Amino acid sequence: MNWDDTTEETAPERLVGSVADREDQAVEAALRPKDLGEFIGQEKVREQLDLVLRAARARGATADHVLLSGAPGLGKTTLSMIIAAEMGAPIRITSGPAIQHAGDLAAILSSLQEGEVLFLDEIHRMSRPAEEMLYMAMEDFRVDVIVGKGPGATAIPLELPPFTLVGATTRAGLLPPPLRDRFGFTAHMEFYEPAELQRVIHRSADLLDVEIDTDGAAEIAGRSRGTPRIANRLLRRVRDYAQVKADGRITRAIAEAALKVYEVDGRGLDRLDRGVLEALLKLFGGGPVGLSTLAVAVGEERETVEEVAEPFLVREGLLARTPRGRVATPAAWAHLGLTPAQGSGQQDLFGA
Ligand SMILES: Nc1ncnc2c1ncn2[C@@H]1O[C@H](COP(=O)(O)OP(=O)(O)OP(=O)(O)O)[C@@H](O)[C@H]1O
Repeated sequence: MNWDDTTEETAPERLVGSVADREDQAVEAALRPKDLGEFIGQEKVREQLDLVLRAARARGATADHVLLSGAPGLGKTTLSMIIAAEMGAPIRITSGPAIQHAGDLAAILSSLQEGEVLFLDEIHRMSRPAEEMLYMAMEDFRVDVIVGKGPGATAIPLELPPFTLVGATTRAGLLPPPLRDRFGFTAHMEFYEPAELQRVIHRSADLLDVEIDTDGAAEIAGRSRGTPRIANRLLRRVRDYAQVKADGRITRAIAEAALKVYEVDGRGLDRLDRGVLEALLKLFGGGPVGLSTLAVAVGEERETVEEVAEPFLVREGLLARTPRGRVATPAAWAHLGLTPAQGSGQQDLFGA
């Protein structure tokens, strides 16, 4: 699975969108694991990070800079907070788009305390001058503040206390190599397995005081697109349904009925995803068809189909992007319960 294909930017009202909406932001603080022991899944990352942090603690040193890459909602912010907590250090949170001028970064860096963790989300979206300032800050704990303009400009060196930068990005490939190389530890976060999401759901249900059985949690986990943020969001919607329509307890039947109302199917596809697949199968015999034609057929913008619907369909093995256009896979026909028409070209493509 190549997560770098996932350029999913999601409208907040989309129940299966991976970007945080307002309600997520309000409840996520309560659901965040507080230490590495509570953090579910990502075994390799956890094991490696545990070593890095323990070693730094044993030396009485500030932890090395850490780069976390992976799709939205997989736990990068959570991990940065855990790093600070495990180091007994305060944390400052900011993001690449918020730092447009080198001066913005200088102001933040010069106010850090010794050992503080600076979490820089979307680090790939920082401005170039700020990025260059960061190189020196990361390596030498020093920045040059430029005073004045033109030939009279002078660089005033400013010493910084040692700090740990935790950079997060959805696109590690977009980071310039000099920046990437300055991180002592780089971790790539994978999508979660359903069994791991099931544990996330049970943990969140406990914290939210919701009763849920194993099958109910499994049903929600299977529809959460490998993403804890989506699992927590679906859990909240299913809880609403369970409260209004039943006795508040979440079972498989309740989860199924609730997610039917919200039009999230057994595999986590929503109305938009299914609309794209249905058009591809029913109108174009499974393709190949050009992106623009497909977008017109579903009545959506080209970008919406390409950036919002397709990444997950590709990741799920339901749709392929080929040089000749978009093509449905045999799994797409099976998922929608349809059969490819004889001579549709699908048999040639997949040998069906
Ligand atoms: N491993 C995990 N175990 C339990 N809960 C998790 C885990 N990872 C993430 N979560 C939950 O998922 C939610 C989203 O996590 P988080 O905000 O850390 O994601 P993110 O990768 O930083 O997303 P973004 O890139 O959009 O900022 C949080 O509420 C958190 O509690």
